[in-house]
Parts: sequence; structure tokens; C-alpha cells
Amino acid sequence: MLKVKEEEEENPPLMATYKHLLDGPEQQRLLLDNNDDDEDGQVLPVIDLHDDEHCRAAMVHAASEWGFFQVTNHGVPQPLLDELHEAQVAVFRRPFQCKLRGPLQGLESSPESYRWGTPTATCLEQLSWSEAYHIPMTTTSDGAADTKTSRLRLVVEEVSAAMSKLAMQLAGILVAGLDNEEEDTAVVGCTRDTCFLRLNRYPAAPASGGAKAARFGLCAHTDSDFVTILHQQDAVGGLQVLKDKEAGRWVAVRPNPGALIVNVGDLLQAWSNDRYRSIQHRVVVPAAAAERFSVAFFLCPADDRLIRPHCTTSGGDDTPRYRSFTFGEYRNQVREDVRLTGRKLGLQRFRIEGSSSCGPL
Ligand SMILES: O=C(O)CCC(=O)C(=O)O
Ligand SMILES: [Fe+2]
Repeated sequence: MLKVKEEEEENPPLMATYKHLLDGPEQQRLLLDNNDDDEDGQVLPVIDLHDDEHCRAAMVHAASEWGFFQVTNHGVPQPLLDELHEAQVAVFRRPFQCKLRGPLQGLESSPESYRWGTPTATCLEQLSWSEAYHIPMTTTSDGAADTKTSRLRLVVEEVSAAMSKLAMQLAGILVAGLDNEEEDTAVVGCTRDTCFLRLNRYPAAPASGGAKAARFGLCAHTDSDFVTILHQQDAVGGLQVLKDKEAGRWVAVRPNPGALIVNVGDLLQAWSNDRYRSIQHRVVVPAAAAERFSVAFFLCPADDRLIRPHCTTSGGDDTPRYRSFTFGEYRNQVREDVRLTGRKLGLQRFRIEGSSSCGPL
């Protein structure tokens, strides 16, 4: 096979950059630690949003029990998702040097929007074998974009409009479900402008060499938002959810065409005083010669939004388990922890000492 010229290579140099981790002694341990995946998987609850009578209760139950569920009849048109997939593939197909050089015109304001690998990783478990565009929804168009990126911009705007509508509707139902209150989508303080969209690409690990040991396309994490809407854009699969933290049981989430995946983020767990669960999830590296694409929409508030636990007597626990914090404070703390320790400590940082432990962190 012809060797691709360096400047045309589309993959980020994951292998060369993380060789020290891939060749390290941890490789053996990770190769052995291979039996915790539930390959058969369990089917996440599927909730039909047209089924008005049952969907609210089902959602409240799934958010407490699983922290993850799938929705059908969600109102995000399939042709739009297909178009995003096509545009996303084209953007990631550009040479790495080009992706590195600058932001996608008209889409994001900073070069940091393009991310690859895990610069802070100190061990293989912290290494994400993937590349992503992290797109704040505040960004407006400025100047001419090339054909590929402007097409992406249009479709990103339409998808994010549809997904933010859906995410706000779901957050409203979940918040109202805490105390049988009226739904109020404004209550969590998110607007489309405060949200993010992330386009993910997971290249296959090379079939030979130390990189066989890179297991995670995205290592285990919780999302730092209220609610995430996720679309697995192909049938490759690889998303896993930590179903039982004590037993360390990871459940594979098989792609379900037509359904979107919804998960509770850290802010909703704190807001609900642990009634809803922000569950760890991860993506395993696709098998040789495969690659995977996904898109995630993060429902976030403005940085100055105060998050405080809503204690409900009906939930049986009226003691706040977290101190109040702003979203900006939360993000800064997460960034600082990752910088200093290589990992996110998340809600633990804000937990009131002596309150019951919440498990899924
Ligand atoms: O690609 C996936 O299936 C998961 C993506 C994800 O968890 C994220 O972007 O936070
Ligand atoms: Fe996530």
C-alpha cells in the first residue's frame, strides 16, 4: 500500500504522540482487563415521545434507574441527521494539518474547537483515541467559508436548533417530574446560545503495533451538562454505559436506527439532589479497518447560572447533598482537576460532607 504523504494524512498522529503510553507496562494489564464488557448488551429503555400518557413517567424512571434512555418520535428529522453525517465525514476527511491550522470558518471562534487524543493523559486509561470538533452555539458566521465547511455550518445550525428544542423539552419534563410540578423549560436557564455540539470521529486502532492496546475511543466520563442528546451515526457501535458501579459492569448500547440516546449530566444530578443519575460512559475503539462517527448535543446554562439541589419531600430526602455552585465554577474546577490529576473529579468536589454518597461519579 502506498504510504500517505504526511501533509495529506487525515488521522491525527495518535500512535506517535502516545507511543510512551502504548508501549508502557500498562498495556499488559489493559489487554487482560478485557472481560468487563457485557457484549450482549442490555437494551436501554426506549421511550416513544408520541405516547403522551406514559412517556413522562417512563422518562423519570429511566433517568433515576439508568441515567440513560433512548427516545423515538423525537422530532429531529432523519434526513437532517443523515446530511450532518455526510458533512461531518467530509470535514474529518481533510488532512490533519488543515484541521489543526484553524477553526472551521463561521462555526467556531477558537482553534481549540478541534481536539484529538488526550493531552493530559498520564496512563492508557485516560487516553481517548479520537478526534472531535467542539462547537459552541454562540458562534455566528464571519466571512466566507469553503464549500465543505459552509455546508456543515448550515446543517449544524439546523441540527442544533432541533436538538436544543428536544433537550429543553426533556429537561423540562425531568425537572417537573421531581415534584409533580408544571413543566417549565426556562427553569434550568439554558438557551440555544449556551449549548455545545460535539462532532466525534473514532478512527480504528492500527491492526499491528502497540496501539492494539488503545481500548478507548473516549475514556470513561460523565457529561458536565444538564442533558445530552447523542446520535450514533452508523452501525459500528462501541458506546458502553456503567450499569452497576460496584460490580464494574459495562453495558454495550447497540445503535438503534431512528432513536436518539439521552443521558442525564452532572448538573441535573446535582439539581435533582441525586434522584437522577449522571452515569459514566465510554466508547471502545472500533475494530480494525472500521471507524465510527457520532454527534452529541450538550444542554448547558450560562456560566453564571446557579445550580442548587432541589430537595423534595416526596423523594424521601430533603437534605441538600451538594453546596450551590455556578456552572462557570463547575467548569473551572473540572478543568483544574484534569490539569493537575489527569482526571475529572466532578460532583465529588461539591458534595456536602456527611451526605449519602451518590455512587455514579
Ligand atoms: O460517541 C459516543 O457514543 C459518546 C460520545 C460522548 O459520550 C460525548 O461526546 O460526551
Ligand atoms: Fe459523554
